[in-house]
Amino acid sequence: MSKDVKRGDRAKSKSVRPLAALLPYLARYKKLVIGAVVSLFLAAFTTLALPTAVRRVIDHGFSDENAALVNNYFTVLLAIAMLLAIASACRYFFVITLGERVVSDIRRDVFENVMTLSSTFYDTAQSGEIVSRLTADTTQIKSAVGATASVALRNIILGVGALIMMVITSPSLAGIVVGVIPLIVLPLIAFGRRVRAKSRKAQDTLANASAYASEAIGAVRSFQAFTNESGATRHYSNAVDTAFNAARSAIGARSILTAFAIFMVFSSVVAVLWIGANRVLSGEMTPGTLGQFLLYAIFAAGALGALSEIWGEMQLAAGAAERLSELLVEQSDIKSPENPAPLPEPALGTASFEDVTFAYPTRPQDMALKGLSFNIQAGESVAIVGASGAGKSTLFGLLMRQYDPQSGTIKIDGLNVRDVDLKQLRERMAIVPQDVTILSGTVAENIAFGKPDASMDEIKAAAIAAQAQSFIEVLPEGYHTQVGERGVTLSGGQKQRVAIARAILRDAPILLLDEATSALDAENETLVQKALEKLMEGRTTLVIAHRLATILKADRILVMDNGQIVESGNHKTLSAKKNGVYARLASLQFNIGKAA
Ligand SMILES: Nc1ncnc2c1ncn2[C@@H]1O[C@H](COP(=O)(O)OP(=O)(O)OP(=O)(O)O)[C@@H](O)[C@H]1O
Repeated sequence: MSKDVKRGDRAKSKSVRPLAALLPYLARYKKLVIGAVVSLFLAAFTTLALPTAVRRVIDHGFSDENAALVNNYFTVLLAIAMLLAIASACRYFFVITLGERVVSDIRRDVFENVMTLSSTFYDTAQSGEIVSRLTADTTQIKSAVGATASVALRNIILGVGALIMMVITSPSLAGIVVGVIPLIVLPLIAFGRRVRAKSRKAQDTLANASAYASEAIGAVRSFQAFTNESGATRHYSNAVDTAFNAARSAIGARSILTAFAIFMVFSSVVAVLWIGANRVLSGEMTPGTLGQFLLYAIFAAGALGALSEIWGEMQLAAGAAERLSELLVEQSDIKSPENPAPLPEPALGTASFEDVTFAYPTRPQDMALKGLSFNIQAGESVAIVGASGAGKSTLFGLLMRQYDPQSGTIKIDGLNVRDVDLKQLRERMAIVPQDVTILSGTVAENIAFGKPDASMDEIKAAAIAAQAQSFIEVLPEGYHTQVGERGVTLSGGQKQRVAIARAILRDAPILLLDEATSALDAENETLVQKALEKLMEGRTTLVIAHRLATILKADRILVMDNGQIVESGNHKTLSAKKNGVYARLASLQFNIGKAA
């Protein structure tokens, strides 16, 4: 995995080579590219034709004997202007459309890929950084592919064309100009590098500020609850100030660069004019030729100036392309095998761990599971209990293959989870997690999360079974009520019931319940418990339980401590064990003394 993505660094690019990553995207839209290039050339050539026409007007147009020709010259000038206008409009259309097209494709591809990345990636990646790449970096590319590349190409054509025309018009004057070019270009390149370094710093600091903003806005209620709004504002304004200072420094450097470029270019033009004027006075050159040469010199100088600016933009875009490429090539460490083994149909609903040892990639020294072994029979309901941090949720994560263990084997329906198709494997399970994920959208959409093609009737049936119908019905628009970002308009218990309905609708052979009823009041809990019991019928259920009622109903209890299964049995046998982990846990946590 790329360290840059993980650490959230913004890779520093010095060359424009990463822009090559855009070529496959451009290749998809050959017609647009051809349209853009043709109109670019047309616009450049018509621009180059203008000075020739101007010379003819100056040298011949103002004399009486050629009065008839004057009209012709001006007509030609007008025609050239019209051609230039049409070519420029086409260039704009093709080039900008191409930029938009390419960027939407890149956005989609990057998003598609990051959605497949594993928990290992997300343990360290900053979501704000990824979103910033999807927005800011793609925008940078859009301007590169759209405006910048076309301006660059136009100026290269124009610059080279103007230089050639200068040589044709007056080889000796052109010689002087060509000799002066390195004097202008070399300092510009050197200084341009510094400007770019500063611009890059400005962009990086802005990305940091944005990442913080997205995190803080997402957690605004917590900030308010802890009356820490001013702390957040201070943090953000510091980040913005840093970004501003970096930007100001870049702007300052760029202003000096611009002044230098303009002065050098114009003083060279003045020098050419000076020498040229002397030649006209001595009769070596016609005024029209000088005028034509001068126009070409201005074109060439303008093209050179534009290119020096554009180079910086291209490098920024190259940095953006590099960062996006990292996300595009990033591979999940959890993948389906090339030839997945077929899972038995119909599903059996068995699960087993064989001597599984696992440490989270971010904490390789810290074993979350140590030589874990157990067998779950089809249709069995197993409660997993243990102190906080014992490794219960980790066990669920491994079953769903969010991570792979360092050693040992995990099997579902008798097959190693590494040997089967990841999607099929996960389809065998439905989870009600500790942190319910509700997305902005309607209640119905949230229930159908694990089965997007579910009909309204199915959604309602699932909601009824999860005891969610009663609260959904009284929402302003029932099932079509928007729940807000992360379900902010729902209570904890309501979110939990939506999550249960979601699991019911998924109708998977193995149910994973992670304290599924912890946020419910006693009355609703009893109701939901009933719903869950019904759901559990004929299914294999693993339930991380913190409540006695759940534990009592389980066929078996696995007691976890410090990443290991230390006891296994039923409530009666386990609570009778003197100094047993369960007995101690139960007496503390469930008030077993009174309940049993
Ligand atoms: N993504 C992660 N990266 C690194 N360590 C983790 C990660 N998730 C959990 N851990 C660590 O792994 C250990 C087991 O955590 P786990 O979430 O499985 O505990 P648990 O038994 O489910 O606890 P609880 O009852 O509090 O939910 C803990 O020490 C925890 O800090």
